[in-house]
Amino acid sequence: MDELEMDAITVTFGGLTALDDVGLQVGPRQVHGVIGPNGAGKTTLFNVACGFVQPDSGEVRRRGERIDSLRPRDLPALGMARTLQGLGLFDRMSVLDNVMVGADHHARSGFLGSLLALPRAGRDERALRDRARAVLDDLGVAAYADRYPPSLPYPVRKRVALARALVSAPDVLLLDEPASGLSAAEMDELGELVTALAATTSVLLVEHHMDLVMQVCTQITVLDFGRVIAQGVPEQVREDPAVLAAYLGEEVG
Ligand SMILES: Nc1ncnc2c1ncn2[C@@H]1O[C@H](COP(=O)(O)OP(=O)(O)OP(=O)(O)O)[C@@H](O)[C@H]1O
Repeated sequence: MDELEMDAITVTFGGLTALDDVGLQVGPRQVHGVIGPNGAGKTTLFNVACGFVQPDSGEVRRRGERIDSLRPRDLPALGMARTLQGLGLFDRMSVLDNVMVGADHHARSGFLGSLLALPRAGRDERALRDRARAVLDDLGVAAYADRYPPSLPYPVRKRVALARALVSAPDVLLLDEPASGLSAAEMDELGELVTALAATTSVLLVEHHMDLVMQVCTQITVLDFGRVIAQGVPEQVREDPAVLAAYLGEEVG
């Protein structure tokens, strides 16, 4: 059964149709890439997947169950997590605390628990702190645990944002333009990281950089003017005349 499924999704903004009858499936341990030229509807599709945008019609399903009226706050309970282009890290919290915030419900029980001075909450808090450190370590940024985000280079901040998404051990990870602002070498590292993550997690990857998408995705959906113009494995999509035409004149990063 698919981890995440979007079926016949249509989204309009005023008179503009941003998505028109778009469907895709993210199977277990698949990395499903969504690409397309500027304005194709990628961000809108991502926003539907994480509950920022409610579709006008169509269905979103998680392991076969409808989750149409999804809101971002519902993601942790559904075993889903996301990273955003803007990173959304808290400047006045340490890297470690930023990551702990990602384990939403644990973090809250820890916070409430510490107000009530419950011993169990103390243990949970310690376990969460250990887990946050372990995830930072997995991503190669544990050395920055006590630093504050504004003092860190952008690629490190991006890894911290990813750690925050991973600390809840999601089954589905939604990544919005994870390669933006990275150098070619950093992008290669990101590719290896996403491939490693796919051993345990399904990934929906919205990304402008064709190279990264071709490198890491098992399935690709190509959007143009809000419609699916191609779907398939990287080799199919790469050669598809409709895709080549859509990207003609675009700078493919
Ligand atoms: N909140 C909104 N209100 C009105 N129009 C919107 C809104 N969000 C997106 N659009 C429009 O919907 C269309 C699809 O935009 P979207 O941002 O999803 O495309 P994209 O493929 O992510 O583009 P880019 O690669 O430039 O980020 C565009 O024409 C955009 O102007």
